[in-house]
Amino acid sequence: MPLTDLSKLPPLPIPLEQAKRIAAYRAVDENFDVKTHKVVGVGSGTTVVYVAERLGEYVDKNTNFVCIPTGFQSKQLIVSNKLQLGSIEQYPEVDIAFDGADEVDESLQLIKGGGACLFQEKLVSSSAKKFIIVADSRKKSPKYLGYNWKKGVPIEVVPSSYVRVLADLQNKLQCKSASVREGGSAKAGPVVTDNSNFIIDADFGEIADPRKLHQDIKLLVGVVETGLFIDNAEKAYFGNSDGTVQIQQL
Ligand SMILES: O=C[C@H](O)[C@H](O)[C@H](O)COP(=O)(O)O
Repeated sequence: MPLTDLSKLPPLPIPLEQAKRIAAYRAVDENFDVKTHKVVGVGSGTTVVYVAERLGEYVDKNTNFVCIPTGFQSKQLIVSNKLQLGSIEQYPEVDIAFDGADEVDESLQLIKGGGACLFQEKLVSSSAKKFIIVADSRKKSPKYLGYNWKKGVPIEVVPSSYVRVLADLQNKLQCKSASVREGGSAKAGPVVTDNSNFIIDADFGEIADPRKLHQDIKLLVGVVETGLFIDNAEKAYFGNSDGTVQIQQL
């Protein structure tokens, strides 16, 4: 079946969703090579929903690419779009990966993990030859990370270490504030990740040197991974609700 013509997409009721969809569809069409890309990473979040949807349009009897999930939701997206599901253990070398982001700076450094997925996302994206970001235009930072995304850097930690990590973030790394993410009305107590860990959100204000901050956090005992994705993405697609897309690349 031919791909849906981008100029003939049925309108979505919410403008923000249109922005996400056009970014995702353009990113797939312009970067995914169905002939050579056999292992494709599929990230997590609300924007990547449209990546999986578009990848699903590429499936026919002649295609044989496998999709690697970055968590439970991602796995569901792969299955529901009738894509072939694989695992990073089976396919440790990924040809291309697509994912959303919470903020993207001018050097394509990222904050991710706003939806509590970050460890598997980093495992897959850093195993990929090409890593493409899909987002709506609110995610583009005018300069530093932390300018738009005010909730803090998501950090995945081993549950038993959370008190120690909270203290270290404040005493050793002088973060402004840090707290364990709570499930709110959806769950009493902390959010538990797909890897059975906790998420700490640590506010460092605007981050001038995300690489150094990532390294410093990573050294704290109990930290599994940070939501700072450094030198990982090569291109970002930012969609607007009017159907335009801004592309940022190094
Ligand atoms: O934890 C969630 C992931 O890092 C998402 O990719 C990120 O939060 C962006 O999600 P969305 O596309 O929903 O804005």
